[in-house]
Formats: sequence, structure tokens, C-alpha cells
Amino acid sequence: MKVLKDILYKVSLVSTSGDMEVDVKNIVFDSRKVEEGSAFVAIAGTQVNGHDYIDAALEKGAAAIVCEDLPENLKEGITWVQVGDSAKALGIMASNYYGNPSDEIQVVAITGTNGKTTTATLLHQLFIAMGYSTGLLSTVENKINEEVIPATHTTPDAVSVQALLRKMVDVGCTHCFMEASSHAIVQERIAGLKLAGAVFTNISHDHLDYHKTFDEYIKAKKKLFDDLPKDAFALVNSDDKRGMVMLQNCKANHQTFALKSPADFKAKIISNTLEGLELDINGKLVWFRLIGAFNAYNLLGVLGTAILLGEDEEEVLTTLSSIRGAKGRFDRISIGGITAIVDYAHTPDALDNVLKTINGVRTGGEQLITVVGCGGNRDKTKRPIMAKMAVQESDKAILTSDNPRFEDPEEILKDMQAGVGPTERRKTLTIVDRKEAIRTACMLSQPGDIILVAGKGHEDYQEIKGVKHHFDDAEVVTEFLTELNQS
Ligand SMILES: CC(=O)N[C@H]1[C@@H](OP(=O)(O)OP(=O)(O)OC[C@H]2O[C@@H](n3ccc(=O)[nH]c3=O)[C@H](O)[C@@H]2O)O[C@H](CO)[C@@H](O)[C@@H]1O[C@H](C)C(=O)N[C@@H](C)C(=O)N[C@H](CCC(=O)O)C(=O)O
Ligand SMILES: Nc1ncnc2c1ncn2[C@@H]1O[C@H](COP(=O)(O)OP(=O)(O)OP(=O)(O)O)[C@@H](O)[C@H]1O
Ligand SMILES: N[C@H](CCC[C@H](N)C(=O)O)C(=O)O
Ligand SMILES: [Mg+2]
Repeated sequence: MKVLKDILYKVSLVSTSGDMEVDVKNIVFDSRKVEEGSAFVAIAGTQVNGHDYIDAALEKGAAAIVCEDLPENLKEGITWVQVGDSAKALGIMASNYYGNPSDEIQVVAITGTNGKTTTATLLHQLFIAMGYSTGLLSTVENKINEEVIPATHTTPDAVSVQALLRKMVDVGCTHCFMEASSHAIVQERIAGLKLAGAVFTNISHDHLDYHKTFDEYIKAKKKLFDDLPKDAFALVNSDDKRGMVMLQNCKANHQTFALKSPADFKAKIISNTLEGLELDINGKLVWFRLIGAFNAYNLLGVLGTAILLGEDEEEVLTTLSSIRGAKGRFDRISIGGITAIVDYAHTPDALDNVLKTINGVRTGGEQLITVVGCGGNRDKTKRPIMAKMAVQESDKAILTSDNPRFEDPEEILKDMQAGVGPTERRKTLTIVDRKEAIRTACMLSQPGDIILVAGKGHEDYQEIKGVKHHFDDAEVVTEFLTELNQS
């Protein structure tokens, strides 16, 4: 139980009525989860308006209601709190409720279209290897040291963020590395969080279904930097033309990393093969296990962050050199002379990077067969672009389903096919069933060939009409390649 008045500390209030000293059991933003004594925060969402569920919350025993618009008749015996922004209030309330854990742990948030999971995971592994007790909030999983707490979102909801940070602090974690998705920033899932620093990886085409315009998408990312305190660091990729935009209204310590332009943290790629990357960092040659030029940026983001958190460059580089990336990012499976690569590329920029990386290290003669799909109920404008890329940069492309969610998979594939020109159709197949698509890619391949299975990476499910069916790209490709190798 916590006193409501204390939980509302620092929340900007419009009006209140009722007992502000009332004890509340917990903070809830979903009426279905309200218990006797909860404080219910009503949020206008994308599907429904939480204000329409105030009555339902009261029926379940809510002791206090926090909302932007008060109902006409305020029920007696309930505390009513009107705020300007319920989502923001929720973040601040959650932080107060859990005793402001981010005051006791250094939290670094990573944003950008691609590279967030890779950067956050590398940082988590690096700090653990350097002896720190460390937390991670990521798309693949949340972690408290080595304990895994399954993730449902890239950035959890505001209450879960604070609850997880409290657990981290209680077991002695000194650092937490977390992804800040643009959805989370706009929805104030990280309001109330004190950040030690923020990192910007890059921005490219994605999520226009949600943000509507590219400018709005940029603004969402920039908000993370606008809200940073003066004593935090703001580390941006200055080779990305929006890197400096992130810093325009940022009070924090401005820091940059880059491969092509002058920056605080710089590197030069010496070699880039399917075995890894060799970088020249301040005159030192360092070998890393990650593959692809784009990973040089992720490594620089990691190096910069660690140094800005006070770590020694030499120790960071030595430790980082032996660390592997996140699951489902350029995972290689070699069976019977055929190499399959499973990668989470689900944006045009990511797919282009992965295809270019593979084409850059090919020795000639072998075929590249790409299997790719696009998610349903997500940005439709990336579909034709991704299909075109897959076809143009591969010897054969098999267009298939990703997570259709509530869309008709055939319609998603039609949107993808619109990007494929008439002459390119000859090297394109469309197979709705992802398992069948992967099987076909395996059947068409010869020893020496490379199969890229893009879009789902670590995901172990395929979401169809609200149901998640078990599906694991790595598992499926391994099964078919093994079968073929034995026959
Ligand atoms: C589009 C989107 O981001 N939606 C997120 C948002 O929900 P919403 O605004 O749609 O909520 P809503 O259903 O309209 O409901 C509004 C309010 O009414 C409440 N409600 C609703 C029904 C009811 O009976 N009672 C009730 O009180 C809801 O709890 C909510 O507070 O807030 C919810 C709570 O935090 C999230 O779970 C939900 O994520 C949905 C499931 C989702 O799929 N989000 C994806 C797009 C997402 O967030 N992705 C990013 C990563 C993207 C990337 O970078 O690649 C992520 O961070 O995971
Ligand atoms: N720095 C980068 N620049 C461009 N592409 C990248 C970069 N890092 C990774 N990628 C590509 O993007 C894919 C997703 O990488 P990662 O999971 O690290 O990004 P993310 O930002 O966490 O994505 P999400 O928003 O879905 O959580 C990778 O599988 C790879 O294909
Ligand atoms: N965080 C991203 C993941 C997309 C992964 C891809 N496999 C898909 O389902 O579109 C999103 O929710 O848009
Ligand atoms: Mg991620």
C-alpha cells in the first residue's frame, strides 16, 4: 500500500477531489486488471479510450481515478485526480510507487530504427563480463544479470519498466541498458525515468502506419534527447544525417560516433568477412565477432557508451572483442556446404545492409536465395521496397509471410509483388506458407550457396489472427537442410 499523494509527487495536476491521503494497492492502466484499492489511470489509446473504462474500474474496486477528462458525476468516496497527460502521469506515478529506482542505477536508453537490440545486448554482455551486475530491457528478452524475464514489447509499459528496474536495484544491479522504441517514447512509457545517457543508432523508413510521416517519426526519436537531463550524455551516430538533429534541443553532454565523418568515437573498417570485423580504433587493430559494416556502428555506440560511463577503453575493447551479438541477428547455420543466415531484417535499410553484407563477402559462383516477408498490421509502404531489394540483390527471391497478424497474407504478398518489375519476376517465387518457402529455398540450393531467411530473427512464433503458433526460422531451416544432407 502506498499513499496516493506520495505517488503523485511531481505529476502536473489540473484538479483533485476526495482524499489524497488514501492508500492505493497498485497502479493499473487496464480496467481488467483493477483490484480492490487500485489507482486506475485512464489513457486514450490507439484502439479504445481508457476513459470509457472508468466505470468498469470503479466496479472492480478502484480507490482512485487519474484521468484527463473527468466524468460528469464524480462518484463519492473515490479520489479523482485530473491531469493534463495521463500517460506521462502514469510513468511518474510508477517511478514514485517503486521508489524511483532509476536514481539508484545508471540507465542508458538506445533508440533508432535498427541496431537497438544489438547495441543494448552487447552492452549488457560487456558489463556483465567486466564484472558488473547489469540489467537489460530488449525486444528479445529482459534480463536481470543472467535471469531471463520474457519480453512482450521492445520497451515494456511504464509500470513494468519501473517494476523491472526496482528488481534490478534490489539485487544490486549498477547498470541497465534498454531499448527505447519510438512507440514507447511517444506513449510516455519511459516518463519518470532518470537516464544516465541515450544513444541514437540511425533512422530510416519504418512505422509510418503509427507515426504517419517521417518527420513525426524523427520527432518521436528526438523527444528522448530533448527530455535528457543536463548531467546525462547524448551519444549519436553523426554519419546519419539525423544524428545532429537529435542534439538540437538537447541539454545533455553532446557526443558523436562515426565511421565516415569526424567524431568523438571513430573507427575504420580494415576487414569485413563472414568470420567477423577488423576495426582500427585510435590506431589499435581490434577483431570482433560481429558481421557486416553496419555492426561497426553498433560496436562504436557500445564503445562510446562504456567510455562515457567511465570504463577504460583498453579493457572495453579486449572484452568486447570476444562477445557475440543478439540472437537472430546474422545467425549462421552451415549444413552440407550450404550456409543459411537467419536475420531480423524487417525494414528496408536493415534488409539492404544484410544483402550488401552477404554480397560483399561472396566469392563468386554461389547463389544467394532470399526468403522474406513483411508483417501484417504494420507499415504497408515498406512492402514493395523490401520485395524489390530482395529480388534485385539476390539470385532468387521467395516472397512469403512474416507475421500476418489480422491481415490476409495473400494481400500482404500482393503489396510486396507490386515492387517487383516484370523481368525480375522470373527469379521470384511467391509461397504464402513460410515453412514451404524455406523448404523450397533449401531444395533449390546447391553446396556453396547462401540462403538468407529474413524478417523474424529470434522470434519463435508466427502470429496469425491473434494466435501465436510456434515457428522458428533457424529450427525450420536446420530441419530441411539436415534432411537434404542425409538423403
Ligand atoms: C500501437 C501501440 O503501440 N499500442 C500499445 C498501447 O496500446 P493502445 O494505445 O493501443 O491501447 P488501447 O487498446 O487503445 O487501450 C487504451 C487504454 O485503455 C485501456 N483499456 C482497454 C480495454 C479495457 O477493457 N480496459 C482498459 O482499461 C488499455 O489498457 C489502455 O491503457 O499501449 C499498450 C500498453 O503499453 C501496449 O501494449 C500497446 O502495444 C501494442 C500491443 C503493440 O503491438 N505495440 C507495438 C506496435 C509496439 O509497441 N512496438 C514497439 C516496437 C516497435 C519497433 O521499434 O520495432 C515496442 O516497444 O514493442
Ligand atoms: N546499426 C545498424 N544499421 C542498420 N541495420 C542494422 C544495424 N544493426 C542491425 N541492423 C539490421 O537490423 C536488424 C535488426 O537489428 P536490431 O534487432 O539490433 O534492431 P532494433 O532496432 O532493435 O529493431 P526493433 O525495432 O525491431 O527492435 C538486424 O537483424 C540487422 O539486419
Ligand atoms: N518491433 C517490430 C518487429 C517487427 C518484426 C517483424 N517480424 C514483423 O512482425 O513485422 C514491430 O512490432 O513492428
Ligand atoms: Mg529491438
